[in-house]
Amino acid sequence: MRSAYSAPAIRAAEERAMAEVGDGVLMQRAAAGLAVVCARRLRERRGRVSGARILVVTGPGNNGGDGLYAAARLARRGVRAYAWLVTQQVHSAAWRAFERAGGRRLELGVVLRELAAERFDQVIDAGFGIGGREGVFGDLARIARGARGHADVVAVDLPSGLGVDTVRPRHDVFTADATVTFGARKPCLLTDPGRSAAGRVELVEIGLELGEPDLAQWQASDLATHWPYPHASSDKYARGVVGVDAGSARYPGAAVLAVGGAVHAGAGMVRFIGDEQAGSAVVQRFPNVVPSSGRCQAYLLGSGWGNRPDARTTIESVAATGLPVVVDADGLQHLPDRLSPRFLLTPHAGELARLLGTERDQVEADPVAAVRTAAERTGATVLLKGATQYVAEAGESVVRLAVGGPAWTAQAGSGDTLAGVCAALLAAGLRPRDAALGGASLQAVTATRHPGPFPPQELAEFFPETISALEELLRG
Ligand SMILES: NC(=O)C1=CN([C@@H]2O[C@H](COP(=O)(O)OP(=O)(O)OC[C@H]3O[C@@H](n4cnc5c(N)ncnc54)[C@H](OP(=O)(O)O)[C@@H]3O)[C@@H](O)[C@H]2O)[C@@H](O)CC1
Ligand SMILES: [K+]
Repeated sequence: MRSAYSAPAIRAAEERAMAEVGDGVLMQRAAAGLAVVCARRLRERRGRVSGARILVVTGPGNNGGDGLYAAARLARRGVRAYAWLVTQQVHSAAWRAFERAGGRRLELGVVLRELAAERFDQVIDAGFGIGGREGVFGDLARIARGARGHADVVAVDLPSGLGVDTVRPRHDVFTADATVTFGARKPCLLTDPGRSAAGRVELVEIGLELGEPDLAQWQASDLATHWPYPHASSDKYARGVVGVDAGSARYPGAAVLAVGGAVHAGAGMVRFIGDEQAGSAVVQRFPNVVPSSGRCQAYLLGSGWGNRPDARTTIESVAATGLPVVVDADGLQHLPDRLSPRFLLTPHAGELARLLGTERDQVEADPVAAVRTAAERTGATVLLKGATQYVAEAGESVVRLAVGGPAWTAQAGSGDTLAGVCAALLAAGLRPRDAALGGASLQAVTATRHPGPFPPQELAEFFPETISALEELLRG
């Protein structure tokens, strides 16, 4: 699990640490860690550190200070270090250390020419960190563009221009090959699109003591730990029986995709209890599916329903069984007011906006708040699907993220498959939160292992292979 903390939490932890160890110590720890990563990357790229040329894009605050102190350390190892100042202001002690180590200041024209000629081995983006405002503009934006693809770009704490806690940059940002972040990961580094701007994220410990994170992201190892692998003695009920009411005469494909998700995720048995026409399509594709109702351990409702007059009563009658249930897509518009925590809702941004009575833009601008609010209001667990997949539970402030996957998995039909996987996991006994994270992470890990694009039904066919690889990972 990887945790991320918001700017106020980090500021507070920094203040506590500074009161203990004194001013300046944290910055030296940060700069030392940054220099180690920069040196390692230089060595990997050019065989040695000495003789490399680096540029520190230096902002007016402590982020600039980190970059200058790190460059001074590198200069003492034979690196030729240059700085360009974003404003006339600079961290004065760090600047003195930089100059003493042989660092030199360059003007904009020289910097742009040398970037274009690929004369810098590395550009350290020490413009702005957690004190930054969103976006890079003017000369800084020209340098950010000039550096992209022309040098190894290492961002200090976070790429300049990203909002620490906001996930959707509305302006240009620095694009880094790697980000060296201090004390704790920041929310923008775990969520898209910031995640893509940050490149490989390396965490340098500087001795901050932090409490509960704001975000916690599953890694493949968490998926491996939580997956309900079948045992030799598992019968169909131990592996879980899923009742699927998905699809309609108009959208039979949704039923096939949802059932496919459950089947390939290893459900013990799938009962199809939905529309008759959709059911024929399902049985044709999956003869192992039982087309009648009976004992189930979890349900999936809503994917591909379209407009269905009995939507509300269907959801209510399933709710009355007291069993866990995934409600997806069209079912989300017909929810009872208050749901039990056994409900798992799987909206995309547009569906979540409708659920909250707001606009899609607003959900996309602050998905963490949106998913948290939806869980609180409904009482259910909510999985917000998209490039980054968020899971919130009622009464729990930490929002969890699934393993990050490649962008191509965001395609029509992948939500139906995902809902099927989640239902299979509920039936196997996982709590809704882990079923949501497990389903979304399985799709992401599978897509990373089998670079597509594939249509969702083909990706699902690789699930069993991913699951056995996870089991092996667990055995070590
Ligand atoms: N605190 C600690 O213990 C430690 C902190 N550490 C490091 O410090 C970083 C935080 O430092 P920081 O607070 O000085 O803020 P920083 O990100 O350097 O920028 C602030 C300055 O930039 C300005 N500014 C912002 N955006 C702008 C824009 N778009 N265009 C122009 N100006 C803009 C802003 O101006 P203002 O918004 O106030 O007008 C302000 O003057 C943190 O990320 C980590 O790297 C580590 O050393 C570990 C110990
Ligand atoms: K930065």
